[in-house]
Amino acid sequence: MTEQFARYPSLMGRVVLITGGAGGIGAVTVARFAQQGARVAFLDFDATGGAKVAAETGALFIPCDLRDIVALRAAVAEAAGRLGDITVLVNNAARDDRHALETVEPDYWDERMATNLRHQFFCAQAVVPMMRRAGGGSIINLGSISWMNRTGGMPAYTTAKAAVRGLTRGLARDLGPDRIRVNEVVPGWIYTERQIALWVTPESEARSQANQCLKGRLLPDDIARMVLWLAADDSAMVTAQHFVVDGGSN
Ligand SMILES: NC(=O)c1ccc[n+]([C@@H]2O[C@H](COP(=O)([O-])OP(=O)(O)OC[C@H]3O[C@@H](n4cnc5c(N)ncnc54)[C@H](O)[C@@H]3O)[C@@H](O)[C@H]2O)c1
Repeated sequence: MTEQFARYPSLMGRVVLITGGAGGIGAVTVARFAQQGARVAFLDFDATGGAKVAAETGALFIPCDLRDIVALRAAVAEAAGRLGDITVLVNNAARDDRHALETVEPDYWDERMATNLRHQFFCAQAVVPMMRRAGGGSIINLGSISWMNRTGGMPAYTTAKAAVRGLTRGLARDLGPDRIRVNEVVPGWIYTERQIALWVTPESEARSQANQCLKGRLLPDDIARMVLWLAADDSAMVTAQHFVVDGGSN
């Protein structure tokens, strides 16, 4: 796999907002946008991880629990106030906690939707007026291969992630006339710190490798590469689509 990254001149100076940028795929995506010369802000409720990523990348970190829509709106406004109108939004934050069917109560169900789905809509709603003013923009929603692969053990998460497809395609229709593009990136099993700590075993790794056409670990950079392309003008006529980055496992 090449260490080289494409250079996207259109990303230079562009204002980019990334949710969940304090760790995992989000942190790597923050770094890669910063390397393109973009002006990057990110939201996260992990203050320690966020401060570290901000120090390493020079990106603006605004602490925020995205389940709180009042706080989310204030954080998006603060990012725009400090960096300018946001024209790229990467809706990345989520949390794939496991839960047994029998144990789920309505409050937990709602909390899962708030963690994994609701903020994607409200972040989009908050940045759309800025994108309209700027004459266009790109919204990139992170989905998941899990529901496509019929993964069990987390039905609220898989439900929320499946809904990202509907959110993406519905918004693409509404926002197309404003030249705002909306696409979904669907990661396969990506070796983030959290995944390695919680779920990687010799057996699970062997299973996922057997499923992949392309062998080798999928890394956060594999997702960041796709996100960069969707943010750049190189994908100017691409909207309402989903892009699976899973080594061919589904
Ligand atoms: N890693 C994988 O294998 C994988 C597979 C499929 C889909 N995805 C998707 O990719 C995206 C990134 O996943 P990841 O593996 O990097 O996750 P991660 O858990 O490593 O990082 C997620 C980040 O989001 C933040 N976050 C979570 N809830 C938040 C909240 N309420 N408010 C603010 N910040 C919050 C966390 O603090 C963390 O920094 C997610 O949308 C996930 O569903 C990941």
